[in-house]
Amino acid sequence: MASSTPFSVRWGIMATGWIAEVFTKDLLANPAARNVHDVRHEVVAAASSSSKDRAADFLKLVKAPSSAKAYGSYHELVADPDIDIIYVATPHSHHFQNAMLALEAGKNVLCEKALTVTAEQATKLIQTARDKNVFFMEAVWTRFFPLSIQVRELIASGAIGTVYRTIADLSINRDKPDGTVDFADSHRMVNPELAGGALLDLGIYALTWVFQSLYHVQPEEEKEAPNVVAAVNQYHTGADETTSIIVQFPKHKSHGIALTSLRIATDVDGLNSGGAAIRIQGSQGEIQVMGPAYCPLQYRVIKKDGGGKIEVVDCPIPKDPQSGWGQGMFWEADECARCLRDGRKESKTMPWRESIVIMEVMEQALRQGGVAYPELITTGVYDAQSPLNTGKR
Ligand SMILES: NC(=O)C1=CN([C@@H]2O[C@H](COP(=O)(O)OP(=O)(O)OC[C@H]3O[C@@H](n4cnc5c(N)ncnc54)[C@H](OP(=O)(O)O)[C@@H]3O)[C@@H](O)[C@H]2O)C=CC1
Ligand SMILES: O=C1OC[C@@H](O)[C@H](O)[C@H]1O
Repeated sequence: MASSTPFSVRWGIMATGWIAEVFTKDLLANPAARNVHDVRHEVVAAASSSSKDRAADFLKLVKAPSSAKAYGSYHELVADPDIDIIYVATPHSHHFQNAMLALEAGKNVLCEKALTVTAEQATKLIQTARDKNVFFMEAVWTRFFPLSIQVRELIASGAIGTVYRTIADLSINRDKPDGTVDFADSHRMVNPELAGGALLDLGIYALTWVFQSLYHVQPEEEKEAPNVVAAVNQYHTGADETTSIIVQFPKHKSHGIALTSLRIATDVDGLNSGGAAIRIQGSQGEIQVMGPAYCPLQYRVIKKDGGGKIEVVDCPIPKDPQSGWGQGMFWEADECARCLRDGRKESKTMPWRESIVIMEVMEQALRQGGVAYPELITTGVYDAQSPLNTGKR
């Protein structure tokens, strides 16, 4: 008989920035509000590389229980025996060293996207998770939305025939009249020292839709790494500001077009007047997903012989009725909890191999565009004492 007590997971939060706050508040949202009753989440600790006070302020801000511990270093966090899983919420530049720190300490890890800066780093993290027999996943939250699940199921069921092409865009307009973009050169969005650039931050979601529709849905033995052609415009910092990628899956005769920019927006007026952010085109129909690509709330199905009928499906994000909070990051957290409960080290929805292949595509695209990141953040050599782990900048 199934247990009625939800499986509980104790989270430790590494870093105290924007997404750490959003994700942690989602962890603390009542699972019943999203009709989840089999798992629950506890926030038991947070660490800041800046100071213990900052970690304590963060825990207050997110309204974590008063028992949650504040740490002034990532090293202390990963050594805490009362934590089941670490959420890595540092800039992408830091993910390899930070996730490795946690994995080496024997912790399960959920690591923010982009998983790493290079495919080699991603491969090494996954090998370490395997060796340590712990759970590891890239936090591509969008994949766990009920909307994404429905779209993948529709494709797999053949509802739009054979999918031959997906066009996906995630672009934001930060263009300024003086020719710059509206991020300081030191900001992680454009700073090469923090692995800045449109592709690793935003374009990864466009690729996520390309991969969900053209790769993930294929039987395991049919999955193939694509050929990659990219065009990249570099910002004056050296990071990419506009990147367009065509991936070709030769066996399936399919193409994916992934677009990203910091200069022009997918949704020009914020009202979806420009149409769908994602178009999944099959021989018998098309699925259109309304953006933004990271957090879509509606999709449309148009059949070739549908007589002009458009099926519109809304998939809103449920809010916790008490706090009014809910951003949709809780679904990926629920996946982690279920994997831990069931002893699974890898998520079927965000498999290890797929994270590596997507990193390979992004690395090839950036190489074609001449984007190069510093050795400190591209090295595949783990160093527990790296400034990326100690915060000594
Ligand atoms: N899934 C999603 O929707 C989103 C995902 N992200 C991903 O999350 C990651 C973090 O992004 P975001 O929260 O916006 O970033 P922030 O700059 O807001 O926060 C990053 C945190 O990392 C820590 N950190 C450690 N070293 C550095 C450093 N040298 N420079 C800056 N921060 C450092 C800091 O915490 P401390 O000082 O406490 O250690 C800082 O607060 C990125 O990889 C990004 O791609 C971001 C936004 C949305
Ligand atoms: O993952 C993300 O999704 C939302 C964007 O605003 C953010 O820059 C990016 O990191």
